[in-house]
Amino acid sequence: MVGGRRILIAGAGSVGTYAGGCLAHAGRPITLLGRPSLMDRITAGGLHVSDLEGRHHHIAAGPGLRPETDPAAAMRDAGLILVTVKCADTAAMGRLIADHAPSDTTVISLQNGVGNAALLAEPLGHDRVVAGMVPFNIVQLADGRFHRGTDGAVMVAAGHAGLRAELDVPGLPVVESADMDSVLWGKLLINLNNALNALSGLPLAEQLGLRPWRLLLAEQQREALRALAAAGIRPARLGPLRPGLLPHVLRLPDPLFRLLARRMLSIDPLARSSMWEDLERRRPTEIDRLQGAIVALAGRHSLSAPVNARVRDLVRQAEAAGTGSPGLPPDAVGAQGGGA
Ligand SMILES: NC(=O)C1=CN([C@@H]2O[C@H](COP(=O)(O)OP(=O)(O)OC[C@H]3O[C@@H](n4cnc5c(N)ncnc54)[C@H](OP(=O)(O)O)[C@@H]3O)[C@@H](O)[C@H]2O)C=CC1
Ligand SMILES: CC(C)(CO)C(=O)C(=O)O
Repeated sequence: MVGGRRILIAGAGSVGTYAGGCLAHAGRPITLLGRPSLMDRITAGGLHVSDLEGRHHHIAAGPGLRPETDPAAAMRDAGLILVTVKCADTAAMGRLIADHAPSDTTVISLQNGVGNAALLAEPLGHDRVVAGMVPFNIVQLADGRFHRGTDGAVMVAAGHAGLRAELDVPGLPVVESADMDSVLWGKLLINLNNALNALSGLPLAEQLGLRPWRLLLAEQQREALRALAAAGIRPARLGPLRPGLLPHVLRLPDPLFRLLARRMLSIDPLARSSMWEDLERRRPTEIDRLQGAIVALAGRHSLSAPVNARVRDLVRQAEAAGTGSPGLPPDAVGAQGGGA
């Protein structure tokens, strides 16, 4: 489907660089469009990708992996574009693609939050844009590696011939879904933990192992499920549990939860949420597209979502302070929300 043209990673950060590395290792011709600091590093020393299953590959820069910082140069020979910028940059990336990429290039959003595909479709048209979802976590480690710390398969909208096969490579399993809206809402329920993880400053496995944090997540999910039901939205089941059961399992005592969690999901001790990474790098977070979306949806249906609103406000404060993760204890997060 790419017709011999290249796959462009539009916004090479954690997810994009990992995906680009796996695809390049499997022989797909990849262009990375990213910031000069990372692109220079990859040009000089190549790219390391690793995962919790023990894969570790080094891919040298060259014709198979071309780092670029100029959108026009990066996009002119793209046959397929994976958009991996944060939500705040989606609209701007859509305009760059409209200006510089061939007009028949398919564009896939691999971002969290609902509404990115629609934003990209504004300048590009609905026919060219495909919704996608990345279930796993990528962290950039101190040694420069892009490391996948949890498992799961990337999901892309069904009905685009050859797309799944083009992207499905070792380290980056890809499956199709006929209902990406439900998938993205299901993912958003899980992403309500991103902010808690960012506020805690703890690794994901450690934070989720502590019941006071899980109670806050359960309460946010309960508010979200109520708002989704009022709006007639059915979030997809993305793991062994259907969405309605998630808050109940999160409320289990630590020993029981840890036992169940060990059977249901693997989380590398190094994994952290992308929002933690944003706070640490003093970048804007996606809070308004996650907790903010739930508060807005609840409001449209005359419901309240006080714990989501409180978490949103704490993350906004942390963004404004610009001092990284505030390392809050869970009772400081639950204090005014009444969630835990
Ligand atoms: N990280 C993770 O584990 C996961 C992330 N996701 C989702 O995937 C999406 C991407 O997340 P993530 O990879 O963490 O984000 P990152 O911020 O790590 O990566 C995006 C990169 O794109 C760069 N960028 C933005 N605009 C441009 C531009 N015009 N030209 C070149 N580079 C640009 C950003 O630079 P700068 O920062 O300087 O603007 C940044 O380096 C998000 O929606 C996130 O929620 C989903 C699952 C897991
Ligand atoms: C950690 C994970 C995979 C789920 O919360 C994620 O989507 C993120 O960090 O943005």
